[in-house]
Amino acid sequence: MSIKFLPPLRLLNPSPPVTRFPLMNVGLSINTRRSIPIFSGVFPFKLKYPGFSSRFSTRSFRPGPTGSRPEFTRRTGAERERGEVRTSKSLVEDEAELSDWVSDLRTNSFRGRVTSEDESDSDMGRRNRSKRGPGRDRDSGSNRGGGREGFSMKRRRESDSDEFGEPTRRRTESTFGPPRKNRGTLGLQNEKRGQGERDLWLKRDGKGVKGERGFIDDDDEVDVGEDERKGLMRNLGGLVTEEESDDDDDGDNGNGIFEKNALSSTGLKKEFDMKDRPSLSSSSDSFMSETRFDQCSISPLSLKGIKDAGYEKMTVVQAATLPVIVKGKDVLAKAKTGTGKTVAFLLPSIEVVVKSPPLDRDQKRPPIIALVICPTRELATQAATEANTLLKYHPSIGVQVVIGGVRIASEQRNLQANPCQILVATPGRLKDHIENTAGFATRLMGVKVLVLDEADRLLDMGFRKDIEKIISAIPKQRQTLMFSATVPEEVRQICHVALKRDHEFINTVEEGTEDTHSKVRQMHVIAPLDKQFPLLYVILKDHIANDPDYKAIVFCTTARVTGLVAGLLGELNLNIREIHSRKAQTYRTRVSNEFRKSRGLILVTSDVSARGVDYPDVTLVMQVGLPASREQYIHRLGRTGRKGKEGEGILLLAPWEEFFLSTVKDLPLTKAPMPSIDPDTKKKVERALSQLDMNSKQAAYQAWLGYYNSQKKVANDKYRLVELANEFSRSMGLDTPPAIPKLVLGKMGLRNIPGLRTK
Ligand SMILES: Nc1ncnc2c1ncn2[C@@H]1O[C@H](COP(=O)(O)OP(=O)(O)OP(=O)(O)O)[C@@H](O)[C@H]1O
Repeated sequence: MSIKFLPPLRLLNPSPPVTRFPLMNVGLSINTRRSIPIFSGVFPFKLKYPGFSSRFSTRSFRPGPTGSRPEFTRRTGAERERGEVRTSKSLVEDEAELSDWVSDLRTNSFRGRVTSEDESDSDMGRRNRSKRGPGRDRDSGSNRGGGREGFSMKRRRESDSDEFGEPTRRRTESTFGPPRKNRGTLGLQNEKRGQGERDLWLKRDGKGVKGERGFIDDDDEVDVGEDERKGLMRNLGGLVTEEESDDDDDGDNGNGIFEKNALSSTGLKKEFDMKDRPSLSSSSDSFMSETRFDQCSISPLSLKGIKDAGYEKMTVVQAATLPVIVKGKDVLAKAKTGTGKTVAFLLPSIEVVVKSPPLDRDQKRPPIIALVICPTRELATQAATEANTLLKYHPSIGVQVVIGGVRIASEQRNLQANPCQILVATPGRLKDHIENTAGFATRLMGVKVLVLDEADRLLDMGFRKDIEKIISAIPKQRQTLMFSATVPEEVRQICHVALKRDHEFINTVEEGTEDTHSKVRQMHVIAPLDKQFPLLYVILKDHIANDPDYKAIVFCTTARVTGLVAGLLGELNLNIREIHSRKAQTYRTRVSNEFRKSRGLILVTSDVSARGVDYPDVTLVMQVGLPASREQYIHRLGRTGRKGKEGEGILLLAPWEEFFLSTVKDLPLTKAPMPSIDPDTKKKVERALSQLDMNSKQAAYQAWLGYYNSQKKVANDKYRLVELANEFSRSMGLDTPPAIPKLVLGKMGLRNIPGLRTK
């Protein structure tokens, strides 16, 4: 189907118009007629829901009306509203572990550098090893091998920043796989969404800018003995150390660059020139297009690499963006999770490098031509690995990664010894190199393409300052590509920080449809805190019972809470792994690789795994507690249902967290019947809780308090907040809540609140 567009339309309304045009129809071909219960034993009355037994319909794609001429529409009120209700994510994440951090600060009393223990082999590791069933033996082995053995772990803290220094950004995630048997039970959502899911709409936008403040993260450092680019990829696990701070490299605040580069928006948009854009048409998978890579102007060697990678046709987002990008346009692209955004930005970036003049032999420090920035270490590593795959037949093009957790001196040596034209980086570490690595700033002056992966995350407060700094260090004359599965209104307003005014906003999510996948069934369970641990166990057990090939992720609110939940599930003999920022990077990398390849495994994690990580065939994503934001909910959920597959998502909230549902009310998140908890299960969970190390409970309590203290709607009433925290304490089996250092309480603004114990 060819796509045509109306000529540019000038609107006087300051709200940017949106060009809306059906680009392709993607015919779903889901043939299941099965009516499969989702939580068979857990939610016994699920069959009462008629939608559970409905089936997907297969509809072929039809061209849009009147030759698919686009209509200009304005943003819906809901869209605008969404931006307004969005939580300040980075603040939330940073404060999530505030108490941990302050605790460290107290212990290490304002030293510039703090040495910390790696938890991977400390309390949690020991606890996990202490009591395991057959499944846990695997974990045990993993834990034994993990941690920081052989590494000195240093955690750098900038004690000279503000009082809170650089609050550690923490995220928690968990992964659980839905029972295979239960897959295909999503008829309700699919039927409800109907044709909309299959249509593709592109929107363009341009907006003004406003500056914001940010935080700075710190990096841990460890020695690295790897020079080779590919060796670096292979050996990342051996390069890095534990980090207190997240894989995120943070940014400070700054006013400068954002304001300086700000362009006021007039609301005028540049039109797409779609003449040469390949048409998209129906496909068996909603995320695939009918366009082959060789229909686009891609170099033969890249095409060979693509073929070897097993890619034949483009995904929808690739087909929508590639023709625009190869023409040199700046692009802000929104596409659902797991739909191939990485290749969408890597491939055209590689093509820019291919077209650049070959390196001068005398050039000691060849320029970096493509700069890719990712918010987490895992994501940066993953993107670099994908780049290497695509570069298989381009031996002269090099890729390197610079990320927190790796000793900077090693990276400096690698950069010197192995000149690369493509650099993948996390923001904080990249900023470090700009400031401290000889000749690096000069090399950055060669940047022709800048990619911001997970753009909304990189432009939020946590990274803003670093991104400002980076943008000021690369040429203004460049192409910029920004990709994410979520593009909230604030990001559209500030995207000119990086993008040219005439950039194109390509939205592959049809207006009026959800940002999540129709094949991922989403449910929420509302239960008081004292029921949540048993419920979590019951739901997971049921999931496992229904699918021996399960692969699940459990997301928790903070790193410390993640550690606690992982410990509990380990005590209950579930086959778990854990990833969060309290774990050494070596351990994180190893567990991540293992989980990628495994089945029959549960990953308990913080938000370090929320975005971008491509674990195939995850069957269930469970989110325990309040997600930091609507966007975070969507990204976490996006770990399942990748590449058009089915999946399950369950959000477990306490009654007082139910307000979150209003921020996702446009998503097909339905209420699940309350699973029943039999007395034996209750006792079993209580027993398991009693086995957990007191330190991990104390740490979880403090972190829990810190996290919810950063959630406006919960923290408004400090008295209530403390009551809830103590409820959480009781749910861990601690009737008397752990004492918290006065300093920590002071930092949290919780001094003298009744119910808190101090030490
Ligand atoms: N053209 C293609 N054909 C088939 N598979 C593809 C194609 N392009 C990418 N993939 C695969 O799709 C999967 C998801 O890709 P990717 O991780 O880039 O998704 P994403 O959109 O960036 O997701 P997220 O929003 O979670 O970051 C990967 O396993 C990737 O190898």
